[in-house]
Amino acid sequence: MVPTIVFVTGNANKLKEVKMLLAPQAGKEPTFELTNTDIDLDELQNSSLEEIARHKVSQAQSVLPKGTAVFVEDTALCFDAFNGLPGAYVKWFLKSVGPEGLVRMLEGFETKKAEAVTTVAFADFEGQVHIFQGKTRGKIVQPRGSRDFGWDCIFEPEEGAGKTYAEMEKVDKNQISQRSRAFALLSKCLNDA
Ligand SMILES: O=c1nc[nH]c2c1ncn2[C@H]1C[C@H](O)[C@@H](COP(=O)(O)OP(=O)(O)OP(=O)(O)O)O1
Ligand SMILES: [Mg+2]
Repeated sequence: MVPTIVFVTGNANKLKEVKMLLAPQAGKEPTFELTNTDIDLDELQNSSLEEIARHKVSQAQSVLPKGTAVFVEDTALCFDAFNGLPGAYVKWFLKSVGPEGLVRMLEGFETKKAEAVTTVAFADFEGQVHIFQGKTRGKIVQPRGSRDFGWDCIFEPEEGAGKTYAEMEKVDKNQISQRSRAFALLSKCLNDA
């Protein structure tokens, strides 16, 4: 029997991507089983991305049985023109003004450059916490592509051949996304263990 690792998230799109990113390579046996639970975790304000992820995972640890291996992630969208904001608060901006509102917020600013950042906090079977971060640079553009995942329709990555994340196939997003880079580091940690 392989051990179970829990991903605590309420976001179905994240879960779908992470399942792809952590799937065993062709021909390889899985070394762990991934399960998901949606526990509502507080997200600190006025803290670094690492502190937010650490706090999320420590809450998950306090709710789950002792010795459970668990990870969370927090994803930020950072505008160069705003010195990193909205960052981890992008979720609330999306809720209040939608992707169009985020685009309009940058109207008076020359640079539309932005960075997407995923920070993973993984608590291992001994309860020790490991932090992994992945970043992808791009720019904020008028919405293009499907609307099903957050700010995907307004983020055009530098390495995306001019497409927004929302216009790309998942496998192509997964080649260059901030999430794929963060989870590649988690995979490495799990495989080295
Ligand atoms: O690759 C992405 N492409 C587009 N949008 C994205 C992506 N990744 C996260 N997002 C959105 C979801 C949420 O509006 C905010 C992050 O907030 P964040 O707290 O990390 O996500 P969440 O609350 O939906 O899920 P969770 O339960 O894991 O905290 O940016
Ligand atoms: Mg959240």
